[in-house]
This record gives sequence, structure tokens and C-alpha cells, in this order.
Amino acid sequence: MLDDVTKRFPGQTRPAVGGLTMEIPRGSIVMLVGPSGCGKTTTLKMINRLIEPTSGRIILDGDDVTGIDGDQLRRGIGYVIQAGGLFPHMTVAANIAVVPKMLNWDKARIQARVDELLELVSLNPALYRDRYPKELSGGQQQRVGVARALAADPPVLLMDEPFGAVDPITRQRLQDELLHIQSELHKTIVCVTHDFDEAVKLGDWIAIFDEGAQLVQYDSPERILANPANEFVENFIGSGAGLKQLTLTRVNEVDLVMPVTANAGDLASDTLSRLQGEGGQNAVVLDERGRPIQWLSRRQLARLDRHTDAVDPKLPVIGNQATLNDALDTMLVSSTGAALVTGPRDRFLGMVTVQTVMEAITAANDAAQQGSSSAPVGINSGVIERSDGASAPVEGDAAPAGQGTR
Ligand SMILES: Nc1ncnc2c1ncn2[C@@H]1O[C@H](COP(=O)(O)OP(=O)(O)OP(=O)(O)O)[C@@H](O)[C@H]1O
Repeated sequence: MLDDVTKRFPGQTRPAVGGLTMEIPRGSIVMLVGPSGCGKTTTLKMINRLIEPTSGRIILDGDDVTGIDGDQLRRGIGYVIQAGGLFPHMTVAANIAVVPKMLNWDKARIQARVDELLELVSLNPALYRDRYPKELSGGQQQRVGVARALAADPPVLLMDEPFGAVDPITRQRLQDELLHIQSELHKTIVCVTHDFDEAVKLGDWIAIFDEGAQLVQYDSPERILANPANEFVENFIGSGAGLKQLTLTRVNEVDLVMPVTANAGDLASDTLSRLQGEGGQNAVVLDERGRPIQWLSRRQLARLDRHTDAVDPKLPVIGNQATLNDALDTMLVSSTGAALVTGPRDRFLGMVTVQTVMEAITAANDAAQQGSSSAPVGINSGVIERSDGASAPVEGDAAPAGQGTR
């Protein structure tokens, strides 16, 4: 909880963060978004006191931590920055072990923890623990950064543009992994991002800031998309709010369509007759472990004798943790009108179709209108003059005090 926190940098007339009170519900992901320079990073860094507030209090789990030793505080709060912020002269294992070493864990415990965390972030410990950061891809560095932040199992994780430096596909994968990790660990995560879509995808709550960290709206992604507080938020959301709602629904939440499937080695003519019997257009071929390897049309089936075990590298496949937005992207790229969904160990689960996507938009709109959980407290004390002369939003624009979840 930030309690009336202000940060004034020396020589500046207007505060970077002005009288911000913000409740961070335990075990949830809170995304901080807003235009460049609005005070997101300053707000984040005041939580672990990398930046000391000029006034106000930081309260963690009911304890006022504004006065305690900063280093000690930071050992209990994971911190992830862009590109992982890894120490270049240290191996992956040594990077992850930084905080456990400070806490004087013994060697065996540290080693076991490093391997456990590498597994958690989907890196094979045997392959990666002795590498140096420069021997990793951007996405792998970012994974190690997350592993390092989680090393001592802190209840709170702060992330500053964690996925800003990687390509869109890797970013999507890292976001999915973070959600997966969160579903197991239930950390309290505060994350700064430039990317509103990322905020919608990851956030339980989104705080939209204007200059001086003035909270314009602090609410669930569903309600912000369905009912933006004002024009500033509307502009920030950008066009296509309906499409963005697709980011709110995961593939594993919708009913999948099961097409005709066949196994490598089966007769293609059998598959074709089953397909004709069911009125389908395409059949999915699976390998011996149930993973999709080909997706064949009636015409392709008619030309085949038996199904081979060749893997089509261009299959439109997505994991069941992916969002419907990701599914739609995959469909559009492959122009198939459907995406193949895989679950644990890449086993085939079924298909998502355009029809599913259309239904989800309607469902998301209905859900937003009926949303029941109230937003966390978020207000600013006083009104700050914006640099362009207009006055910044006042407290009434953000979620009203007294409706917090705790
Ligand atoms: N160390 C500093 N000294 C002086 N001014 C600073 C310092 N750090 C940040 N500021 C100023 O405080 C304001 C808020 O900066 P902050 O980095 O928090 O913004 P931000 O919203 O994270 O921006 P961005 O999205 O561009 O990273 C800016 O006007 C910035 O210039």
C-alpha cells in the first residue's frame, strides 16, 4: 500500500509522483501504465525504496517499511528489469544465487534452488546454469531475470518493463509463462509497462496514470475496456477495445471444437471417409505422443496413401494458456480460420475457431457490465498543474476510496 506518497526530485517544481495513495491487493498483478514520464518507474522504485519518497508511507503487509534499512527491504522484494539486468561477468547460476548467498544459504540449498527456478522458467538447468548472459537470447536472459527475482521466494515482485526488449512472439511466450508461474505462486506483482495490451493481458488491476502519477482510473481490465473513465483513458486504450477484450479470455476457458484426427501410419482414405461422414473440411494428424503434426484438407487426403510422421513446421498451433487474441493472430497469419490448441507436453486438445472468438467478445462485454468485485483504493491528494497548463484529473476520477478489497 502506498499511503499519500510524494516524490519531488531536486530542482523540479512539480513532483514526479504527487500524493499517491494506492492499495495493492495481495496475490494480484497490478499493472502501472501511462504516457512516458508520468511517474510509473518512480512509483515502482519507491516500493522497494530504490527511490526514497519525499513524503508519505509505504506499508507492506501492515508494516510501515518507510524507515527500515533499504537493503534489507529489497532482499524481501523481487525486482525484474528490462533484459533481466543480469550481471554480465557472472554465470546464470551465480546470477540467480545472488540473494540466497546474501542470506547465507548453504551451497547445496542454493544449487537445488537454482535448478528448481531454471525449471520453473522453462530453461534446462544442465544446459543453462553455467552459461554467461551474453550466451543467452533476449528471452532467455529475461527468464533468468525472473528466476533471480524469485530466488528467495519473496512475496512481492516488482517488474519494470520486463518484456520490453524482446520480439513480439517471445514476449507473448514470456507473458504466458509469467501467468503460469503466477497461477502456482500467487505473488503480489506490480509491473510497469508501456503496452496497454500487455496490461490487459497480465493485470488483475490496471492503474492508468497521467503526469505526476495522477491516477486517472484504477480498475479491472474488463471494466476499463468497457467503461473508460474519460477521454484520456479512451485515447490511451486506443482503437479496437472490443478486440482487446479478446486478450482477457484464455484458450483454456472456451469450448474447443474437436476435428477428425488420424495417426501417422493410418490410411488416408479412412480419414477422408470419416471427414466426409462428419462434414468436416480438414483433419489433424497426430504423432505417437498425441502432438499435432499435419493439418490436411480433403484434397490433400485424396492424394495420400498413408499418413506420414513428417512435421509441418507452419501449423497454426497455440498453447491453451494463450489468449484468444493470440489465437486470432495465429489464424490470420495462417489464413485457416482456426488454430490448433495444445496442452501439457504439446498434446492436441482441439481447435479454436473464428466463431469461438466472436462469441467470446459478446461474453466479455456481458461480464464487464455485471462485474461485482470492487476496485482497490487509488487516489491522489491535491490537484497538480499539468505542464501544459490544464489541471490533472482529481481524485473523483479514479476509483473512490473505501471500496478496497482489503
Ligand atoms: N533521478 C531523477 N532526477 C530527476 N528527475 C527524475 C529522476 N528520475 C525521474 N525523473 C523525472 O520524474 C518524472 C517521472 O519519471 P519516471 O521515470 O517515473 O516516468 P515513467 O512514467 O516511468 O516514464 P517512462 O515510461 O518514460 O519510463 C519524469 O519527468 C522524469 O524526468
